[in-house]
Amino acid sequence: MKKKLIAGNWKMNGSIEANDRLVRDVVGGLPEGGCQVAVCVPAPYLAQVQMLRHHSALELGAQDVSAHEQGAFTGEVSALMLKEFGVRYAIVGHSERRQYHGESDTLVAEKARAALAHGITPIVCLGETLQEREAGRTEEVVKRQLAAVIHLNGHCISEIVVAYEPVWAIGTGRTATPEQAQQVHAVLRAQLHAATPHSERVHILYGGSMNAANAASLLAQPDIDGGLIGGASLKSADFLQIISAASAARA
Ligand SMILES: O=C(CO)COP(=O)(O)O
Repeated sequence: MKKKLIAGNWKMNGSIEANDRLVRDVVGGLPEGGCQVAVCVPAPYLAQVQMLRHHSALELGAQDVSAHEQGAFTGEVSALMLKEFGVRYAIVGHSERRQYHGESDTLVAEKARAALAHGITPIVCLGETLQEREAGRTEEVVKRQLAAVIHLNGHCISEIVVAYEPVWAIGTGRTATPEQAQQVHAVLRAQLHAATPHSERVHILYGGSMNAANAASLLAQPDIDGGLIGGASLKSADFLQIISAASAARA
């Protein structure tokens, strides 16, 4: 049975000084034999966090990756470059990138493919807006977003991580109930199951105001294999409590 995965998404937060404290505290507090843990940090801090995590179970992640290999793509960071810093995961298709940078389902799938090509596990984010939920379109939206990645990545689809992040729950303090989240996770699991015999291998994370108080009940759901944590990953005590809940929960 696979262990749960807790990934922190620092977003555009941090400083050399704050990172040092945060990562040392997290590494120092990781439970022996606990769940899988990663932090997805801003690109300029990859080298720093790579050093700080050295010899620990904490994995390193990036928050985005270019769909291109190399060349004239100003501002982009390639999977090969990330790999040089020991990056294991790359978030792709976060709703903030879909919303503020106009990223399409196709581009997200291409980014996932670029990551996979270099042995980096893409954490593919998807989720509906409040308007879409209220219109009863949640299932249709998340299925379309996942289908784009399945379609492009075919046989290696069991190598991805999926993160269901309802847009209305991100940074709002308004979490999906465990039942609401489980319902969508089950839909995603069924879709993966139809695409690969190894769908059980895929971690499906929940993200959106997950915190120390609500983590255990979300993680108790059968198809919630971990969490993608924004705000609460910036406070070591909160992040460690979530890690401890995930380590105690059955995968
Ligand atoms: O967007 C998220 C993680 O990628 C969730 O952010 P919050 O945990 O701050 O709601």
